[in-house]
Amino acid sequence: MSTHIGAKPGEIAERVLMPGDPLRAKWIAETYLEGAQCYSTVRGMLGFTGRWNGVDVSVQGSGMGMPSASIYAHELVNEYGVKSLIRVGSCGALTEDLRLRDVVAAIGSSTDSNMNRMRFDGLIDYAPVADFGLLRTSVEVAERRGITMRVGPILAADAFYTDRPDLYDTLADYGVLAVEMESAALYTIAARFKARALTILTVSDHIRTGEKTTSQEREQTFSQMVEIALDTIIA
Ligand SMILES: O=P(O)(O)O[C@H]1O[C@H](CO)[C@@H](O)[C@H]1O
Ligand SMILES: O=c1cc[nH]c(=O)[nH]1
Repeated sequence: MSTHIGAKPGEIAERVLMPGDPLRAKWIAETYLEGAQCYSTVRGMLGFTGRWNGVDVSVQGSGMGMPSASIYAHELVNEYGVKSLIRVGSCGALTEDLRLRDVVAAIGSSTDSNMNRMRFDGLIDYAPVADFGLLRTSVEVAERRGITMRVGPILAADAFYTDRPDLYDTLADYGVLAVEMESAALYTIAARFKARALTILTVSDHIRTGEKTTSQEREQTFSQMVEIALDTIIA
């Protein structure tokens, strides 16, 4: 066991899907993975291992925000030998052209988090980016499955409820597609510890139109991003 994950050595696969919501992890495991077994219930942050097309894959909830996701990414890579991580999350669309339920792959992740400023002594504005191989594969998988997936930059924000919506307007002017709360930390930790990471998101809220999905839909219906992520992680 690590501090925050209750798995025994060998119970977590080298390939992990990482939703923020632990109940999305349960839904993914029960819906897609053959022979799924729950390996951790610590703090209710559920983790499962099963098989997708005969290949071992785990699904681990990461919680909301970069401090929480950092703990799970760090322990998965450093204590369980995880090599590939694909976050499967929800996001708010910042640009007009996105629609509710569109799928977005994050090529890079700007952030308002202070975590990397501390890491680099405030001297470098580090650019957290996706693993190119995973990103390329995900694009090929989406095309093969006939799913339209937007690829572009996103924002990883510390706050879900912002006092600075004007910054969203500015970021949209710079082509930033969507906002979520974990990817900059995930990409940074993967780079630091030589793992591969990618974030694939589904638009659950539209910042421009105010449209939103329900919590049940966020938990159990974002199947296109999950299918792209599963095919990508075993490729
Ligand atoms: O749906 P998940 O994966 O949790 O992702 C998004 O949803 C949460 C906020 O509602 C944040 O964690 C954000 O990044
Ligand atoms: O971080 C997030 C996730 C979903 N929707 C948002 O508006 N923000």
